[in-house]
Amino acid sequence: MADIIIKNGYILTMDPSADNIKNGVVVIEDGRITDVCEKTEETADTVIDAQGSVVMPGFVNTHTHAGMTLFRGYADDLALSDWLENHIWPAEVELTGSDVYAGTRLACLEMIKSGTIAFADMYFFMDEVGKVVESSGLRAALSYGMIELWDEEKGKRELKEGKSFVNEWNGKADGRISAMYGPHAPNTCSKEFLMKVREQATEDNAKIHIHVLETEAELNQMKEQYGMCSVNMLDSIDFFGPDVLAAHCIWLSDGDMDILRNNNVNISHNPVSNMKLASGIAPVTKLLDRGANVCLGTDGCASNNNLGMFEEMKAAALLQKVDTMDPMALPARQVLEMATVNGAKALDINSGMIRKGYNADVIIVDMNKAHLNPLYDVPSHLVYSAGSSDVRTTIVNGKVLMDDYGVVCMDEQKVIDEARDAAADLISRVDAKK
Ligand SMILES: N[C@@H](CCSC[C@H]1O[C@@H](n2cnc3c(=O)[nH]cnc32)[C@H](O)[C@@H]1O)C(=O)O
Ligand SMILES: [Zn+2]
Repeated sequence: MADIIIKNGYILTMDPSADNIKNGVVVIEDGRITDVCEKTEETADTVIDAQGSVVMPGFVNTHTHAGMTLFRGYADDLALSDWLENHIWPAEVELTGSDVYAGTRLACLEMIKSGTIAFADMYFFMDEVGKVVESSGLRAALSYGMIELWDEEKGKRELKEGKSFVNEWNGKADGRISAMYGPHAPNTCSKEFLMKVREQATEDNAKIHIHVLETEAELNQMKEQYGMCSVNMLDSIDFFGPDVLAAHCIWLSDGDMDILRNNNVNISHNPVSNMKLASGIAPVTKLLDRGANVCLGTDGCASNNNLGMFEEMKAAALLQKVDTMDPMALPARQVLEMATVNGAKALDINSGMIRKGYNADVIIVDMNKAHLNPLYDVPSHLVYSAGSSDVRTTIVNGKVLMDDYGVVCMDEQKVIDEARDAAADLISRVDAKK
């Protein structure tokens, strides 16, 4: 007997070797997808009727700072440097482990409700984040964000903290959690520090998550400091590889794109944050044309201001079209790939497709809605019309985290109340210091 059978749904496999199934069945056992077919004789403990819905791989959000939900709407309409240096960083000084716990719980709740099955995070108090991910049932690639600022002592402390997190958490929660090194960016970490991180990551068999060329200011600073841009500098120290997840990658030259592609670097595109902070437009179409693995992230809630991947997909598609003045650029199907298949590849997880043997990381999207009818093309609706609140069911590792809009893995109201209280208390501490 199987654990779960999902029947009567439109199966959007995202599997290049398999067709979608108009009225199909997905069978789940021991955390894996064991069958994808038109009909089955199997029985299961749980049978989910997906009539009128799309059954598809859940989303992979490849760049977040989950705990920043507490800063949702706190400081808007500012440029990145002003926003970080004058608003966010002074407020983050007051953050405690329990704040990050509460903020990350809220983030996980939001992600489960909007169909995200895995996320890549970079923040502080990562033990708290690890605990939340472990109990929530989600998957995550977590990193302690290291900022060195050319201060050798700070660098030592940061690397020590990063390393102890990697050593404790890599592979935990039955493999649902992987731990990465998180050097913040080439303009907040020195070349020497980045070399040490690269060496340590290789030694510990851990991946690396870093911001790269998010702003023109970073590009200018790098040229002044090293006489070359961040990508060339990182390439000169052999930093890149398929184990690197580089967020943003906006200010790239054609040569930089070749370097990222040739080194199989995973690139997290975060269009909403990039537009909100007016950081620029990443050359996603050119990167994809080169065969680079471009995936999709929301960035933190203070620069988005939510963690919804439907909105992110639509923004990605529209932004490339207007940037290239080509309405055929980044079509719906390709954006869906970024949000599922490519994200799973970046985090090195066997998810992102509805395929036999893959992780049972499956969502069900309710299409019986006014804004989703009539239905000609499923990818089109998912990218251009659907929203976070259309996700009915979220399954991760074969466990139902939300079914028929009801979150079963946590007490939704309690999570919201606790985050609201933590935020109010945090901001009153920040204000008291002003
Ligand atoms: N250990 C570090 C913390 C780094 S966590 C990662 C950092 O990235 C910041 N952050 C959030 N969004 C962005 C962004 O879009 N670009 C650059 N940094 C960001 C976030 O506020 C947080 O300070 C320290 O002692 O300061
Ligand atoms: Zn970021």
